[in-house]
Order: sequence, then C-alpha cells, then structure tokens
Amino acid sequence: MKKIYGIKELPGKIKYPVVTIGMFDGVHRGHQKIIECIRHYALTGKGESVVITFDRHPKSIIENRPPSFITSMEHRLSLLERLGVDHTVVLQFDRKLAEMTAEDFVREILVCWLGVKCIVLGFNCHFGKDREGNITLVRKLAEKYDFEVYGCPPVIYRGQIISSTAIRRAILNGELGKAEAMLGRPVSILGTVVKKSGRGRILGYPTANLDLHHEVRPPRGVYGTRVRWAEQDYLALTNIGLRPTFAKEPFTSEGETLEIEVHILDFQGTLYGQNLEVQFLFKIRDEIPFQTAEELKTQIEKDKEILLKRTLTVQHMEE
Ligand SMILES: Cc1cc2nc3c(=O)[nH]c(=O)nc-3n(C[C@H](O)[C@H](O)[C@H](O)COP(=O)(O)O)c2cc1C
Ligand SMILES: Nc1ncnc2c1ncn2[C@@H]1O[C@H](COP(=O)(O)OP(=O)(O)OP(=O)(O)O)[C@@H](O)[C@H]1O
Repeated sequence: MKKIYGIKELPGKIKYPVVTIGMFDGVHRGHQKIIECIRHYALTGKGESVVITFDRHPKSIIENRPPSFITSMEHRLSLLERLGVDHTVVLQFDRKLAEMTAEDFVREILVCWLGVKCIVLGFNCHFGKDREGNITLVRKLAEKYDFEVYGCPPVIYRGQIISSTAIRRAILNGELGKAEAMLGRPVSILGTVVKKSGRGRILGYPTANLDLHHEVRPPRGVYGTRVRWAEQDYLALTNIGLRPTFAKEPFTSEGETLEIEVHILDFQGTLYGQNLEVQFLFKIRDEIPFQTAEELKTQIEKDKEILLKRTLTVQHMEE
C-alpha cells in the first residue's frame, strides 16, 4: 500500500481512483465493508482503491475535544494495508481544511488533485465545513464533475450499528467479546516497551512495560494475551493495574501510576524500545493486593496454568 502524506505531487498517476473518506479508527467491520466496496469497484473499473483519512480527529480542531483513539495512525495504516487498499492519503486536518466546504473538498482534492472516478460513502459519512458533505450532496456533484457514486449500508451487530464510538465504550467497559465481534478481530493495544523499576525480573516474572500509542485500553485486570512482535506470536500474561501489593500510596485513583505490563511466556531477552501489539484473549481475574510477594508469585503461576489450559483447549477444538 502506498502512503501519501498531504496534498503534494502524486508518486504516479492513480488509475481510475475509487475513493472513500473517513477516520477509520479501529478499522472495524463497518469500515472493512467499505474497503471491500472500494476494492470491488476498483477491480471492476480496472482501477485502484484509495482511502482518504486525517492525521487527527476533526473533533480535536472543531470542538477542541479529541476523542480517545482505539488505534494509532501507524496501526490503522497497517490494518488498511492488510485489507488490500492500494493507496492511503493522510491529510493534515487543520483550520484551513475544517473551513473548506464539501464542494470545494470534492472539486479541489478529489477531482482536480486525485482525478477521482468513483466515490464510495458510508451511510453516515459527513465531511466538509459544517459536515454538509454527505451522499446526497456527492450524488448531485457526480454529474457536474463526472464520477460515479455508491453508498454502503451499515453493518449491524446484535441490532446496533457498529461504530468506533460503540467499540471504544465496549473496550473501556471490559466487554471484550462484544468489542471483538464488532472489530472482527481480537481487541489489541500497541505500545513501545519502556524501562521501569525491574522488580518483575527479581520476582521471577520479568515484564515489558508499555507506553501506549493510543488511548483506549481494557480496564484494570489480569488478561490472557497474545503478543505480536517482529512478525512472531507469543503467549503472554498482561496486567493492567496499579500493583497494589507494592504501591505505597492508596491505589484508589486510576491514572498516573497505572501500568500495562506484559510477561511473555518462555521468553528471555530485552525488549526496550521495541513496539509490541498485545491481543486480548480473555480476562483471567481482577488485580488484587497480596500480603507478600511470594503469594503474588504463586498466583501468577496459577494465571499461567489457566492461560495454557484455555489456549490448549481452543487449539484442540480448532483441530
Ligand atoms: C500476570 C501478572 C499478574 C499480576 N497481578 C498482580 C496482582 O494481582 N496484584 C499486584 O499487586 N500486582 C500484580 N502484578 C504486578 C506485579 O506486582 C508487578 O509486575 C511487579 O511488581 C513489577 O513491577 P514493576 O513494573 O514496577 O517492576 C501482576 C503482574 C503480572 C505480570
Ligand atoms: N457500521 C458501519 N457500516 C458501514 N459503514 C460504516 C459503519 N460505520 C462507519 N461506516 C462508514 O465508514 C466510514 C468511516 O467512518 P468513521 O471513521 O466516521 O466511522 P465511525 O465508526 O462511524 O466512527 P464514530 O463512531 O467515531 O463516528 C464512513 O463512510 C462511515 O459511514
């Protein structure tokens, strides 16, 4: 997939560009449907699929209230690439772009710059100043500027339209099964391994502490997870919490001291500075204060057994 940052000279002429627009946070099943549509129309017209997205959420400029992201830009781009998108254009969402009318956006960016031949829009897609751009307006502009337009109906999960907002809520509430069903893949987080106290190694359970690239993550707890690093998968125990066994301060407030720690099973080595993707398989238990470090160690041993037993059972069922 070719990545194009901003409106600059195109790396080459895009053949019969079939375009869609949106934030695509999470690249959920609704988004996947739209991508399937642009790929389909691109194939039919012997052309190429193009996603237009933005470097930050329009709400962060228009309402000064950026929403929390499920996926970082890097993660979103890699998910779009995996879906087979040919080109993704990342536009800088600034005041100038926020003030652009929908017709100007279509004419200047889609028609003149990109040479669009076909636009696919989701059922609730809005763009341009005052969100006036939608499928009705784009259909009116299609004749004037000579391109085709297709709409995409909503993808529903248990009677509810799938959206980034609904998925954000489900992850934050710990409804991982529901979030997974709407995403079409396990809930995951992505972050860089940072240096911390190193107590875990002394305990016998070294952990990689993650600095997340995005905001949305499951709530406090101990989880069975799968870690993706350097194109390989590893089973891991992940604790999202405040380490009440060791915390000196009362641990009532979530926030500053909350850590995301990953103990990869049967792994030795240093991971500082590496980017890990952690996929959540299931929750094992709540994080609890133990009287001694020994008791915590015994519990983590049990957590490991649960993880191995559950994953082995799933493997057997799949075979
Ligand atoms: C699988 C797992 C489960 C954990 N469960 C708890 C827990 O229930 N209570 C707790 O206080 N800390 C828990 N911890 C956090 C440990 O206390 C922490 O990893 C250790 O103190 C190292 O902390 P550090 O990052 O400051 O070096 C858990 C850690 C892991 C990896
Ligand atoms: N459930 C869905 N089914 C089909 N298309 C969808 C669905 N959800 C979003 N889309 C479409 O995907 C494109 C990108 O949408 P956008 O990133 O705004 O998604 P969203 O999930 O609705 O986000 P949010 O909840 O933050 O509004 C738009 O064209 C939108 O209409």
